[in-house]
Parts: sequence; C-alpha cells; structure tokens
Amino acid sequence: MNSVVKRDGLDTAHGVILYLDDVTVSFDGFRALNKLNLEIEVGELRCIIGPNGAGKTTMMDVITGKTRPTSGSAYFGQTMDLSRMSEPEIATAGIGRKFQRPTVFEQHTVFENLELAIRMDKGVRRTLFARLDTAQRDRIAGVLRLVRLHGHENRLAGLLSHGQKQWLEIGMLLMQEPQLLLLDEPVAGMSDAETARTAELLNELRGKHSIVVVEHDMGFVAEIAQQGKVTVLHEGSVLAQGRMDQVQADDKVIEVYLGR
Ligand SMILES: Nc1ncnc2c1ncn2[C@@H]1O[C@H](COP(=O)(O)OP(=O)(O)OP(=O)(O)O)[C@@H](O)[C@H]1O
Repeated sequence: MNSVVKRDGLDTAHGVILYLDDVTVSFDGFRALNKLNLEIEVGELRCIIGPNGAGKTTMMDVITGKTRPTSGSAYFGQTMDLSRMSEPEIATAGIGRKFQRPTVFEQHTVFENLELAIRMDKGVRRTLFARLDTAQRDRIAGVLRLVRLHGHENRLAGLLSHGQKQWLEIGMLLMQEPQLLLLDEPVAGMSDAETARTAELLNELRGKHSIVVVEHDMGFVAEIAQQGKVTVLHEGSVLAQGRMDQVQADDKVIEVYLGR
C-alpha cells in the first residue's frame, strides 16, 4: 500500500486513511452505532453490507460530519479528528460523498456539471470567472471517458438515464480529486447493464482512490470486492469481516442477512 503524506496535512504515513475507534451514536438512548471499529487502508476499495437499520448511513454521516459520535473517535489519516470538523471542512480535506439519489444540475449540460465541480474545488475558486485552462479541459475529458459519458458532454443532465446521472455525479466528485470516496448504494435503481458498467468503473478506480461502498446488491458487491475485505454491519457494529466468500459462508451473516 502507498504510505504518503497527502494534501492539506492528510497524514497517511501508516497506510491507513480512515479510523473509526469504538464509535457509538445514540439517538435518545437507541444505539444506531455501537462501539463500531473500522480501518480503511490507502487505496483500498471496501464494501460495507448489512441489513436495513444496521447503521450504514449513520456511519457515513459520522465520517462526513453530519452526525457527531456520542463517544469514540473518527480520524481521517493519522491526525484529522473528524468529530471536531464541520461538514465543509471535511469535504475540503478530501472526503467526497455520493448520496443514493443523484443530485446533478439537471438544467446544465454534462460538461457544465463537471466544469461546475472543478470550480467548486477550493484550489481554483479564484478563477471562478476565468476560462478553463488546457489541464482542466484534459481532466474533464479524462473523467468523461472514465464515467462512460464521452460523447454525451453537450446533453442536458436532466435528459440522462438514471444510471448516467449516477455516473455523472461520481464524475463530479472525481473532479475534486477526493482522497476518500464514499458511495451510498451506487447501483440502486440501475438496470443490469448499468450495474455491470458501474462495477467496471469502480474496478478502474481501484487503487487510485480509497473507496467505501455501501450496497445491498450482492452480485455487484462480489464483482467489485474481488479479493478485498467486505465488512458486515449489524446493530451498529461489525458482525463479520473478510473476503466475500468468507462472509458469505459465515453462519452469523447468513442468519441475520443473507439467508433471509
Ligand atoms: N436521526 C435519527 N433519530 C433516531 N433514530 C435514527 C436516526 N437516524 C437513524 N436512526 C436509526 O438508527 C438505525 C440505523 O439507521 P441507518 O439508517 O444508519 O441504517 P442503514 O444500515 O443505513 O439502513 P438501510 O440499509 O435501511 O439504509 C435505524 O434503526 C434508524 O431507525
């Protein structure tokens, strides 16, 4: 794994990009997360699965600063304490999140959506009204190819299929070059063909970004997990963790999730 110190003080010298240590989130006494421990390595693609109500969304909310842990700690790299940072600070530090429903700018073209994303990146804020330079245009062209929207750049985003909107939103996140990418049910509502292409896309991103994917579609998870770790959440903590074939054969996992 890479061991590097990245932008804005993100220190991944120990090869770990995200640590959740005994994180508990209580809502009026109910523990949506219950002493959750999780460690994501730099460049890892981690899949998180688990039944409804297991705490997957709450975990994402803690990582992005939307929800504060009641106890425990959450660190981005070695030194950034996520529990003390605001949502915009966490986004600027390099954690990008894609929610389940696409939120692209429907009245703008595909290209304009990516252009807006590049301009939202704090590093280029000063050039809000300037023309894109060649390097920025090249980056947009690269992302268009990656997210399978090459040739669609002049279409209005509102006219894209559901799957294409999801890819565009992933592209918008990539324009901001996140260190950690969080994807919440990226293939929900997609056709089988779109799901297969999304798996290809994530396999191309593997190793270039650290990625956490929450998903219920087990076929898709098997495609992208490959030999990597899958984490099964249940009642706010880790029920099992290991390769996909290992968690699929785990009796506890079959009982609470897969076997139902
Ligand atoms: N703001 C809140 N107030 C009270 N309870 C909450 C709140 N947010 C979540 N919960 C509860 O916490 C538990 C975990 O919810 P969460 O949405 O994190 O689960 P999930 O694993 O994402 O489920 P799903 O697969 O259905 O999206 C659920 O029982 C939910 O009802």
